[in-house]
Amino acid sequence: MKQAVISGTGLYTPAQSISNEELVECFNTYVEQFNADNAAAIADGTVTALEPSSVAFIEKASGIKSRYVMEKAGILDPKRMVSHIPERADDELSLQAEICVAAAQQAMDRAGKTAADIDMVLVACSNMQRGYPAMAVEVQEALGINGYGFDMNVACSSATFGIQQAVAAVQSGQARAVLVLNPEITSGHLNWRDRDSHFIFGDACTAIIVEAAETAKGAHRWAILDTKLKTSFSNNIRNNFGFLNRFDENGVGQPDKLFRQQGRKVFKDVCPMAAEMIKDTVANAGLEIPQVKRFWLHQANLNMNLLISRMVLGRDAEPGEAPVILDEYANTSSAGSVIAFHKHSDDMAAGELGVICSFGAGYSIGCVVVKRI
Ligand SMILES: CC(=O)SCCNC(=O)CCNC(=O)[C@H](O)C(C)(C)COP(=O)(O)OP(=O)(O)OC[C@H]1O[C@@H](n2cnc3c(N)ncnc32)[C@H](O)[C@@H]1OP(=O)(O)O
Repeated sequence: MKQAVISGTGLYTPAQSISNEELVECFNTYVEQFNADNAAAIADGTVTALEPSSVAFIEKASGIKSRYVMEKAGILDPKRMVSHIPERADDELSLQAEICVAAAQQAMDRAGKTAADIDMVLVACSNMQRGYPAMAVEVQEALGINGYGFDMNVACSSATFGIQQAVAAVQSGQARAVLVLNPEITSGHLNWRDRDSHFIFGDACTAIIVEAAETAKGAHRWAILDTKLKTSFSNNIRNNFGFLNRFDENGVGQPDKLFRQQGRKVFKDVCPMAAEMIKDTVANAGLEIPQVKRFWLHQANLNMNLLISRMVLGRDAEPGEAPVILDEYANTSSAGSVIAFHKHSDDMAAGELGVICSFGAGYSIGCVVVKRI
């Protein structure tokens, strides 16, 4: 069987960022206004007063200090609290395809590839901009790639599941090289008026080139030693947005059409599942945990990552052993573990081992064991 390798990664980071301070100031202005507007109903008990958010809580509970977004002015307007980005005409490149192209170009440069070398484009992320045509086919056209493309969604695990599909396509000879893209415009599904979650997400797009070892060149090559995927149904992270929403007018615009979660339950369920998956995948690859130099974990919450590292290693991770990017980027869904890999892997030497691990809604968990070439 052909050896599949990651030969390049790319990252698109939006130009605009929101600090916790800016976010909380807007949220608390909204809360004050809501409570003032509803003072009588709050006094007679028919409406519940909203509570303010806090910078200290956000940083302590999540480790997040800021997040990048496609457009911040709309989010920080207490009367609007959602980005304002005008729709584009059908003959213009769509927003999600645009950020795919930016990340893809960097990954292709790093891998020394042109459009003519790629046979398959996979857009794998939590939220697609539209139903069809597939985002991947639009990106394929924009980059001038022959072959085929399709979209897939496994929420926060979309990138690792996408890597596995790319490995299968390369190993079976379906594609010489695959471009996997994770355009996460999470600011679109986040309820910026929900105190429990308004701080969680940020926007970014990652790109990964997977190809056969014999064609891979360049300075960023990683042999993919093993992959392991797992799903187990849970309602604890859920979003009911979809094309059937219009069947019931009562549900349109309700908060369940945006991201919502039972954060405590997610924390408790997912940490042991992710730790077991990492241990199983490393064992399947014929390796032992002490041989693994680095863990590029999904970036949802700092406390989750500290606990997962401890469960895997049997001790606290050393600085740099499980790199953190969520302080700056927040949770970028499927892009998070790939951003950590992209930014914190070039210093590793040939032969050194690492694990990319994602976890999220579904529940879904994906592990990829890699060795620097
Ligand atoms: C895997 C994925 O990518 S899914 C998306 C992300 N999911 C996750 O990160 C899941 C993991 N869960 C978590 O990390 C945590 O549950 C968090 C960060 C979401 C929340 O942290 P928790 O410590 O669990 O907060 P919890 O919701 O229990 O609230 C604790 C207290 O803070 C208060 N609180 C909640 N939000 C805020 C806020 N924004 N500001 C101030 N206080 C707040 C609550 O009211 C509660 O007060 P109480 O103790 O008086 O009742």
